[in-house]
Amino acid sequence: MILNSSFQFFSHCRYLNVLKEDDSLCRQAQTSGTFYLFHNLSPFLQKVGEKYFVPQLSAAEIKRILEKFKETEQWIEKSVLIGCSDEHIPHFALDLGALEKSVIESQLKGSFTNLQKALFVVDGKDSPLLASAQSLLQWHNSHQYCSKTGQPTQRNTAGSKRVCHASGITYYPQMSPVIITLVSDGSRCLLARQPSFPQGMYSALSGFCDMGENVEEAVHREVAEEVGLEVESLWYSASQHWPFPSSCLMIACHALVRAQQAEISMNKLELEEAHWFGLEEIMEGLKRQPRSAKQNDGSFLPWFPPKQAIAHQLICEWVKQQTSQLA
Ligand SMILES: NC(=O)c1ccc[n+]([C@@H]2O[C@H](COP(=O)([O-])OP(=O)(O)OC[C@H]3O[C@@H](n4cnc5c(N)ncnc54)[C@H](O)[C@@H]3O)[C@@H](O)[C@H]2O)c1
Ligand SMILES: [Mg+2]
Repeated sequence: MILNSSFQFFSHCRYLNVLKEDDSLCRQAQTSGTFYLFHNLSPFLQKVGEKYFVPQLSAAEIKRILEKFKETEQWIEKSVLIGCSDEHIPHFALDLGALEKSVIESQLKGSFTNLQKALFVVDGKDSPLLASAQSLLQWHNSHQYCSKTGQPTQRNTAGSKRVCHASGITYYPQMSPVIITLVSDGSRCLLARQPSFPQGMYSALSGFCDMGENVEEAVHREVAEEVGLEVESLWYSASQHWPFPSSCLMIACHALVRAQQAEISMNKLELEEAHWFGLEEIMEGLKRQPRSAKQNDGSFLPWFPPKQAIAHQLICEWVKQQTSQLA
């Protein structure tokens, strides 16, 4: 069983790699693949009852939509490869942003939904795929020209790179490494608010890695910069691709500071509030939704990022660790 699933995984990875390298094979794969649709970077969703689905369309369905607009199937070449099924059915993402949105929506009975909303309403297994598809489409949008020669760049069929034939430079999709750290003093954890956060929401500290910095250095620097604390020790938890503002690789860590030196000195340029929270407050906050956090006087009780965000995972891990210490 294990052998079989690892074999499937190897062959899945190899197949995707071949499609990235072989333009003609990838063009052929587009005819049998499935397509996730976007419109100006907003994914297409269908709502059935209270649930949202991300439909996968066939090449034939895409052609039917294009015919409505008297467009040719050449449009399919604008799609980017985003993955494949265990049965080697390739998945592509295609942005039809230049075509009238309402016509596509009424034809396919659904709607193009802002990614920020979409990620939180679709099934958990679909959100990483939507996020990476949108990031790749966005990268192509903003890398149409060579930054050295100013000449247009040409993409390969899979959309895994762009080349400037004048300079010979190959551009690959970029991600920015970002650390996200849940700081603890042993019995409390530190959460903060940026002015741009929704009202009442607190999250772990985060920050872009500087050029040349490693993860440990970035954690030490960000914690010092944002709340004026010295990290004693830190350990890696997990990572996540995050499409906001564009293609971040969130590297999530836990950090410990000395309980005797836990006085927060908040950087007001970056943060609006930063507090230590006890276990009970955290457990209460985890039960709240943005709506239930609102009080009669209009103020908000603290609530935390939803489970799709890696900040949520860090907070849950901290709770587990604290409760196991108490047991
Ligand atoms: N998934 C999660 O759970 C989660 C939680 C918190 C934050 N985040 C993400 O982490 C990202 C970074 O966190 P932050 O805002 O605290 O970072 P930050 O503390 O480094 O501050 C952001 C500032 O850094 C500068 N900056 C440096 N390099 C940058 C780059 N490559 N791209 C954009 N700005 C750059 C800009 O001036 C920007 O305003 C946010 O965009 C947010 O979406 C995700
Ligand atoms: Mg920050």
